[in-house]
Amino acid sequence: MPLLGCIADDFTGATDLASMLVREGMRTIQVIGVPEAHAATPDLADVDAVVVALKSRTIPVAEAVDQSRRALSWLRAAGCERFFFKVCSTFDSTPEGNIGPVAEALQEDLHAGLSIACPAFPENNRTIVFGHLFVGHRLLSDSGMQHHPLTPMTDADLVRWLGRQTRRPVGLVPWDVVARGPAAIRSALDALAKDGHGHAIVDALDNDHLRAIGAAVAPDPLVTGGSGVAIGLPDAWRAAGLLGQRTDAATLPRVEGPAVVLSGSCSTATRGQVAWMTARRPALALDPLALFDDPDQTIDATVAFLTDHMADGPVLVHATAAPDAVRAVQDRLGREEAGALVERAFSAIARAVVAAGARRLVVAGGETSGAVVSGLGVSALRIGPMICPGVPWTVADRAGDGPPLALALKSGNFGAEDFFLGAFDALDSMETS
Ligand SMILES: Nc1ncnc2c1ncn2[C@@H]1O[C@H](COP(=O)(O)OP(=O)(O)OP(=O)(O)O)[C@@H](O)[C@H]1O
Ligand SMILES: O=C(O)[C@@H](O)C(=O)CO
Repeated sequence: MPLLGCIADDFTGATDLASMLVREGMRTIQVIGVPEAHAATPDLADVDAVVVALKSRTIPVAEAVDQSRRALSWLRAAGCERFFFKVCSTFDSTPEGNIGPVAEALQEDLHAGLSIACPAFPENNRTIVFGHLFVGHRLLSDSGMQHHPLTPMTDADLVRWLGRQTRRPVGLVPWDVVARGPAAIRSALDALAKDGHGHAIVDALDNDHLRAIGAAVAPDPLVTGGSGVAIGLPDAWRAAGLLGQRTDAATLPRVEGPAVVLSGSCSTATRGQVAWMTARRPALALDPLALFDDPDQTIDATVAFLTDHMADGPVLVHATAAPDAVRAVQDRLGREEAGALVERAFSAIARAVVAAGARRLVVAGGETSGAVVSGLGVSALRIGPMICPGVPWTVADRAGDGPPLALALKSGNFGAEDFFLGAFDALDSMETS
């Protein structure tokens, strides 16, 4: 019976969290969307954690709340006793939501008091100091995230930003309290709750801080955060007798065959990775305006390009563009329609290249991954070893009995410059089952 039920607001975030839990010795499965009542229920007998991957980060608030509540009730019915709402380590959201409204709905359903919100992920250079989120040495709002196509992050003060999304006040546990350890953190949280706060941003600069936070909040029903804050929870639950011994991460079956990279992320790290791969391998830029003018022809030409090259090594198709180019497209089509148009195209392209024999896919971008994984009819992902912090290889369970399909879903800002080709090298050298 699983102890931990997780609700992730996008698909790359879900694999990121699942990968961290596996690294901390929890047997973890990821399901795509809330399983329907009539669908085959995944076997949870030997599982410690279940991650439900939603695509709820940028949908209307009411829909995000509704989907998250349905995920929660499915996880509760599956026996979970602790819950984790996985949000982006760059806190991707708008002044309306969806982090605050979803966190408050989950609190309400769980009859939970104050819960923490901590997107810190020091292994990926996200730290929080006095409530301000840094990406590397830059404030979030000066890190490139202020140009995000869907959720421009223009304020690094998370207490203020989350406060705009919530009904109940947001407090802060600063790093000097966190550094004093779990008891100090717990008493700071209790004091904030007593003062009527519903949420607390918790500072963290390194993994020791995250482990102390994990120990402090292990009894709480709900934690909201990035995958970083999850690393402290499993050991704390083991110490409390709630969780069994560590289990080694499952290996994946060997997957061979044509390799394709699809990138719909315009984040700074992805832009560098696309430029790096374009200099080395066949690559095609997808033009959203051409897609708008003639979607069928543009998609057919893109699929033909991929299938012509994919037998000879990894090949790239991307819509990745600089902020000015993205803005020009959005001015013409509208922000949401531009995003949805590109996502629909990647979904169709992925279906076509897999039908044509592609077996190994790297997808960059959370929304893009959501579109691709849904388009491919994937119901669950088996989590394998990490390629880099936050990005594991996975093998997809799909309707029907096709050959295995390996997927790596890369968050926009994760990974070094050579990530795309490095991912396939990592897959080739991986121990297999
Ligand atoms: N050239 C473009 N013009 C306008 N919109 C684009 C363009 N290229 C991609 N998009 C859209 O931008 C959005 C990028 O979001 P996505 O979540 O895929 O990437 P990301 O935010 O970098 O990744 P993550 O959420 O993992 O950090 C998608 O909706 C995508 O369709
Ligand atoms: O936390 C992160 O940065 C990622 O897992 C993610 O959610 C990107 O979409």
